[in-house]
Amino acid sequence: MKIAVVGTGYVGLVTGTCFAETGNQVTCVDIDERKVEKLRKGKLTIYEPGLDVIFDRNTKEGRLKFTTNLAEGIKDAQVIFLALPTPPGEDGSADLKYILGVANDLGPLLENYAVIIDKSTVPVGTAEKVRERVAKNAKVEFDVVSNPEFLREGVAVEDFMKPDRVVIGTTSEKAKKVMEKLYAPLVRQGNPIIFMDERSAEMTKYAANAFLAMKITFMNEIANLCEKAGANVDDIRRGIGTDSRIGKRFLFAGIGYGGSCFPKDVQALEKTANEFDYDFKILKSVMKVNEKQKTKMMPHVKAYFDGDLKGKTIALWGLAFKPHTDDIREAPALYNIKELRKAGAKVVVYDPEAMENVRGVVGKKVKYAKSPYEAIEGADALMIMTEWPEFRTPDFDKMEAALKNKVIFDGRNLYELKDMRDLGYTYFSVGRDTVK
Ligand SMILES: NC(=O)C1=CN([C@@H]2O[C@H](COP(=O)(O)OP(=O)(O)OC[C@H]3O[C@@H](n4cnc5c(N)ncnc54)[C@H](O)[C@@H]3O)[C@@H](O)[C@H]2O)C=CC1
Ligand SMILES: O=C(O)[C@H]1O[C@H](OP(=O)(O)OP(=O)(O)OC[C@H]2O[C@@H](n3ccc(=O)[nH]c3=O)[C@H](O)[C@@H]2O)[C@H](O)[C@@H](O)[C@@H]1O
Repeated sequence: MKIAVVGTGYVGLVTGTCFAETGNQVTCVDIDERKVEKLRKGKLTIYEPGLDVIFDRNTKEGRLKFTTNLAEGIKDAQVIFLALPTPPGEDGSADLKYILGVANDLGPLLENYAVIIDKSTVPVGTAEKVRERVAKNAKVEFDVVSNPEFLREGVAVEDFMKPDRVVIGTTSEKAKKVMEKLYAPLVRQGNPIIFMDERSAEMTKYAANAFLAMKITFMNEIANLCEKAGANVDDIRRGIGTDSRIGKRFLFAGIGYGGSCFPKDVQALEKTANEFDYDFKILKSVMKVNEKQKTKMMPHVKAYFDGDLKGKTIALWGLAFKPHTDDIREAPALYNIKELRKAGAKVVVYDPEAMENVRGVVGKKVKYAKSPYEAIEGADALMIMTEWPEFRTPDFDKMEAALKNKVIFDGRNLYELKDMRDLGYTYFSVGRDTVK
């Protein structure tokens, strides 16, 4: 099948590369000339495990191409994915200017029947708006389908190639057949394609993200209560996760959810509720709790140093909003850097993949270390912000030699409490210990 993907970011590049891998002819379109230039030279623009191998194969074998020209990109395409940004607008609702802008341009460029697919996360009713915009100038028949994406960064290729389910919103039989053919290689193991109307598919995406954000937030509140009540959130996670109605995943307490999607999508769903005159109270609480959770270690840090962080050096392990990605959008680490600097502390940071992105945002306000041990050399304390595997089993002898004080503020519960006590550390984690 000939496919065009408009927007070549995290979702567009993974979508394009994976569909090239399943034998399609894919052209990715992006307005960012530098991005397209780099991709054309065979260099990836994002860090995503496993993407490099299939990207290399499909560009070399000519199934995956890149352009900045929309007309060239969509020529003869049977399906056109819109994988464009939907950032929060001024009031927090999803800004559709990128999607509707491209929809305006598409009409006159269509030469044959095509299925236009909203891959971006868009509010209920967007497929209808896209249809109207395209229809204004289109001379040929077309369909607009909602096909939200559920991949996670860091495991995007695996999630895309083996999705738990594929959700497709359409009432057109013709579009349904095209979509079934396109996704057939990804649902061979019996994982379903779930068909529904466009509005339900759009809402499904927000419901999934909001539910997961709520699940994490619930555990963070349980963890906060555990600290007061003398219970251990790890035991509670195991105790409830084994109930198949609850499930084991997304129950890890920590310093809040970040990333480009949960924060903006919870907010956007709440705004959609407002539009329909519905007061979505749970979502409001989720946002409020998560905001506070991100810097929940700060009071402990301040208390440990008797309220005075001036001149203290605090090392941060982990900057990305989660492991296996270089993405720092809404990363809890950024909020902690800000708070630490406000309190007068010097900050040294280390992350295996996200250092360049942080340099772009924070610049010279922090020091960048080349290794986790360089970051803690002479530091007064260590804070852990992201659960990268390499932080899980550190060389504790090296750690002890480097740190000025044996104190760790662990926002991701990486170590066993007993081990840390045996090693003589003052060890703060989330929800596992009574905290006064
Ligand atoms: N990042 C993720 O893990 C996931 C994101 N989503 C959703 O997918 C959508 C895209 O997200 P990302 O890929 O993360 O965004 P991104 O910001 O990484 O990529 C968007 C790309 O679109 C390009 N673009 C902007 N205007 C354009 C135009 N007029 N023509 C062509 N290209 C244009 C940008 O240059 C950029 O490369 C959003 O709605 C997001 O909520 C859904 C599931 C997962
Ligand atoms: O719409 C999106 O963009 C995507 O958003 C999330 O994916 P992603 O943001 O890449 O990452 P997650 O693995 O979901 O983690 C999000 C945040 O939750 C935090 N988290 C996750 C799980 C957990 O148990 N506890 C917890 O604090 C992570 O540290 C991270 O900050 C969803 O999981 C994807 O299904 C969805 O497609």
